[in-house]
Amino acid sequence: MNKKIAVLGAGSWGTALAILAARNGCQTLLWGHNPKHMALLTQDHENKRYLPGWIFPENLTITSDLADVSAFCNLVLVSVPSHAFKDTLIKLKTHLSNGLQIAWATKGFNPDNGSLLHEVVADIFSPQTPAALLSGPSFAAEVAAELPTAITIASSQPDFANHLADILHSERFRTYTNSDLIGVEVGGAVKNVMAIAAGIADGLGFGANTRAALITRGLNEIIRLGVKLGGRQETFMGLAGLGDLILTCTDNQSRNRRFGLALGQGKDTAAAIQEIDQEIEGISAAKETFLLAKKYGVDMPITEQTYKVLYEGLTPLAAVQNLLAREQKAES
Ligand SMILES: NC(=O)C1=CN([C@@H]2O[C@H](COP(=O)(O)OP(=O)(O)OC[C@H]3O[C@@H](n4cnc5c(N)ncnc54)[C@H](OP(=O)(O)O)[C@@H]3O)[C@@H](O)[C@H]2O)C=CC1
Ligand SMILES: O=C(CO)COP(=O)(O)O
Repeated sequence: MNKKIAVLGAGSWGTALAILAARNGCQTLLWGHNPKHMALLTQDHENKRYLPGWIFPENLTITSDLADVSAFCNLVLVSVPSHAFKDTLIKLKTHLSNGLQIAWATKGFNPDNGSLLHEVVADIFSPQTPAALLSGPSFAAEVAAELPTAITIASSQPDFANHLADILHSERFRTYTNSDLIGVEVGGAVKNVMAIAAGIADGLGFGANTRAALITRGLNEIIRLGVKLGGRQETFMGLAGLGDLILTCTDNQSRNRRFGLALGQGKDTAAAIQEIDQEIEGISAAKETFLLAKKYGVDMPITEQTYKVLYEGLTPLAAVQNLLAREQKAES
């Protein structure tokens, strides 16, 4: 296979995706913004020193120079955190614009104004640029360790979605395609807010009933917002909706869930962030989702209470009590 892909973002997810693509026989370049970190990673790769479960294939190369990306290929998979998404694309554009095909695995909104990431791509490049989003229930460490995983690749350009699916698909990594880019984006961004809420409930000592209620009502909120923004209802019942919601609300590999757990157990936000020491996308997504819900008049009580815990000093217990004190209503 003479295929090439550049993965931008050398955190856990970008690294796992680069390993996956390279393992599938694709010439892969992994870019990270931190030259020191990338130099260490290069040294470890040359000396075949790997963390258990994170073995780099030989056709995976490493750089901290974005200029190397344009010399390498025009297919880029961005996996930086959402707060770095726009800036990374702006920098990329100075090196590569013509013929660019861009995919991303970032889960979140544009923190500047709550816009969806496909809108950022269209603004910086053009609405015609082939664009796709990879999302779904996929902890990086499990993908790196080749545990069976299934994800969704969403794009309004089916040829591009199929091309990307082909590069990443393997016996241990199933790729489904979906034309509902907006639904997949909203599902991936807002499930992080629900994972924080589920963590808070578990941290407070509530049980399985509470968790199941939060997941189900959380899904309802995601659907209400997602459909309002132009997503399709059925998308939210798939891998990038319910699938990822279940994963991150129930398993402690989720940083968002662990962050919520720490808050529920009485830690303050700063201490909880320090303890996790990785990206917790749900913190900014709680604010962006709350503002979008207000803007579009969508009822999102779990999001609202999570926002108030994170940004207005509401205690986790009071947030749960507020949810329980809501008036009785028909299920919808
Ligand atoms: N981990 C997972 O299992 C999954 C993650 N995702 C999504 O992938 C995205 C990335 O998360 P993940 O890899 O897990 O995060 P990590 O916390 O593992 O790593 C974050 C990475 O981003 C880098 N970074 C920070 N600031 C910038 C910047 N300004 N420009 C470029 N790179 C930067 C960090 O580098 P440094 O530390 O050197 O500053 C670090 O390498 C998130 O949107 C997340 O929701 C999606 C599915 C699964
Ligand atoms: O999105 C993820 C898995 O699909 C990772 O979730 P966390 O960011 O909560 O760890």
